[in-house]
Amino acid sequence: MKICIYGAGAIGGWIGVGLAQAGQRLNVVARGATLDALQRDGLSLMRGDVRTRVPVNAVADPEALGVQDLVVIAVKAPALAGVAERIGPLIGPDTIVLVAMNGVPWWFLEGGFGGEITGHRLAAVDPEGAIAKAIPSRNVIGCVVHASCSLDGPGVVRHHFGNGLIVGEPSGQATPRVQKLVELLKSTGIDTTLSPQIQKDVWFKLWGNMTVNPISALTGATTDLIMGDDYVRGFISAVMLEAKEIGRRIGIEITQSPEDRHAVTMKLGAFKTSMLQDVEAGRSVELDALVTVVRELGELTGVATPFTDALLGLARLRTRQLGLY
Ligand SMILES: NC(=O)C1=CN([C@@H]2O[C@H](COP(=O)(O)OP(=O)(O)OC[C@H]3O[C@@H](n4cnc5c(N)ncnc54)[C@H](OP(=O)(O)O)[C@@H]3O)[C@@H](O)[C@H]2O)C=CC1
Ligand SMILES: CC(C)(CO)C(=O)C(=O)O
Repeated sequence: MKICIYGAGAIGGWIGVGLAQAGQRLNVVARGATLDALQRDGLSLMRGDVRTRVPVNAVADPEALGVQDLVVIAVKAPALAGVAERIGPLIGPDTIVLVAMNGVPWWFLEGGFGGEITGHRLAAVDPEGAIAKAIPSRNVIGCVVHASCSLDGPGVVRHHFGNGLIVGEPSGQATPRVQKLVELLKSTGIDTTLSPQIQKDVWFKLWGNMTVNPISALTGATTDLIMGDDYVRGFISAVMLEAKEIGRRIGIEITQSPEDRHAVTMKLGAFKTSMLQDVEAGRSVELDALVTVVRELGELTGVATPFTDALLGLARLRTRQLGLY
């Protein structure tokens, strides 16, 4: 199989090492220090002090690889437009593009999903439609990542906790290709589940991080402190209830209450969200994929979102001030 990781950071590297260990030859599109490190040292995964190192064929230019059977995209959302500009040579009619990213993706309303707004292009995540054009939705298989990884350095991934992937066709169908993909991912040792409607899993994960992440970026606080403040926790619940109603209107029933979900987030303890880590490292934030898009879906479905708007306004002001949005 021809497999390419586009975005060999924490998550792309974690999946990539698994695939290589399962016997797959791995292509990687990378740049800068990551490209240099991968060409020199291969790709490494650290679990505690144990290092697993695999060789990879790392290139700067997708043209050098040609059409792949599987492309795993695992970049931060603000980098996706740049990937879309260059990914063309990797994608043929039968290429599977597995999108291992947080937030609402550009293909969210594809595959007949979304009720009355099915097929609508989400301007918050694909303003000009360039991503959908470059990565046709028929090639896409959606993915939710339930794992925590970071980078010790370029090409060196550290796995912290969690070992799960949920994957599914935007249409929800258990096609032969998605079943084959599940088997491939299982062969890497990652607990992989086939979802009957991956958009529901995407939304459910988002329900947890669309609030805590921007609030952590605003305040610099860890999740325990955020959840420990009654007023902040109440505000988070109010935003979540707006998202819950939007979900209901596009066919996603969330049976949990915000408090049920807070109990899960509290278990993380003094955790720095990925957005707080991005702010501290001076990286662009995934605000549009996590929050702006929810506001857009609110408008499209006729749900008023005053609390989401307040969150978005404050978070974008702060991150603009920092030059990260
Ligand atoms: N890390 C985690 O624990 C989790 C992350 N996620 C989600 O997974 C996604 C990926 O996150 P994560 O792996 O943490 O991000 P990282 O920043 O660790 O990795 C992204 C990688 O993509 C590379 N990249 C970006 N743009 C390009 C480009 N144009 N060409 C080549 N390489 C490129 C970056 O390279 P460079 O350094 O050169 O910019 C970097 O190596 C995000 O949506 C995140 O929210 C979800 C669950 C958990
Ligand atoms: C905070 C957490 C773990 C869940 O809300 C998360 O998804 C993130 O850090 O991006």
